[in-house]
Amino acid sequence: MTMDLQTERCGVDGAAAAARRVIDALVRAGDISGADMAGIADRLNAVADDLEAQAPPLRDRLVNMWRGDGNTRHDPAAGPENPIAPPLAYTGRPDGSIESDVTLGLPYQGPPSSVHGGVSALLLDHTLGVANGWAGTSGMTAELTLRYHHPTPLFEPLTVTARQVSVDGRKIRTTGAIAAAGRTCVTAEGLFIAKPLPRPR
Ligand SMILES: CCCCCCCCCCCCCCCC(=O)SCCNC(=O)CCNC(=O)[C@H](O)C(C)(C)COP(=O)(O)OP(=O)(O)OC[C@H]1O[C@@H](n2cnc3c(N)ncnc32)[C@H](O)[C@@H]1OP(=O)(O)O
Repeated sequence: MTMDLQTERCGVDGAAAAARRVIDALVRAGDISGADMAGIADRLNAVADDLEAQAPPLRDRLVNMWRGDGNTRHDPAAGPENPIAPPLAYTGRPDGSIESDVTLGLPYQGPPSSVHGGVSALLLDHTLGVANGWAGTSGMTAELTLRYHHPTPLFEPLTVTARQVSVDGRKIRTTGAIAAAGRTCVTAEGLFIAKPLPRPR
């Protein structure tokens, strides 16, 4: 049996998805498009003005972000309410592994038509962290070693996987990979140290 590791949906997800679409469309259009970029900037700034005027105090928002004890909703890899997250959606498996299928577009480009290596590192760091949560022992990333075997393609389905390998006292070792069409593009080995930071309350 598998388990969907997503948390409850709420209103900001739809706006975040729209913002994600805007980012993708902007990068896609660029200055060689016929779009009225000055007018678009004015409209986007008007949206930001509206949001900033209605935002709660930062501390209240931080407390709100860290409510509950499970998966986060705001992080830059899997957070459905964060427009810079693709976002990854995980399935946890009974063998202790987790998996996410994702296709990345132009905002995540590094080499031509390929995923930026730092983006791969972000996705793997977070996925290893979620695998630790799935296994029941979490920690802070102390070391993350990546090996880039092949360019990771944009515009094609990717599978991001991770699994906790061992827990030795406070030291947690976790591995993961990104694959495209069955070919491993990036592998990761992480050392995590169990040391929870207090959540804002
Ligand atoms: C059902 C639902 C499930 C899903 C539920 C999901 C939950 C939601 C998941 C969110 C997933 C987020 C995943 C993102 C994860 C980040 O992004 S974390 C952010 C990036 N990392 C950091 O900022 C860490 C910064 N560093 C630190 O805070 C501290 O250095 C550390 C790493 C906590 C260690 O500090 P410390 O506790 O003072 O450690 P210390 O006592 O000095 O050392 C303990 C041991 O670890 C060793 N060690 C410490 N640091 C290192 C190092 N860098 N290298 C090697 N060894 C080290 C020491 O040598 C020592 O070893 P021993 O002497 O015991 O053999």
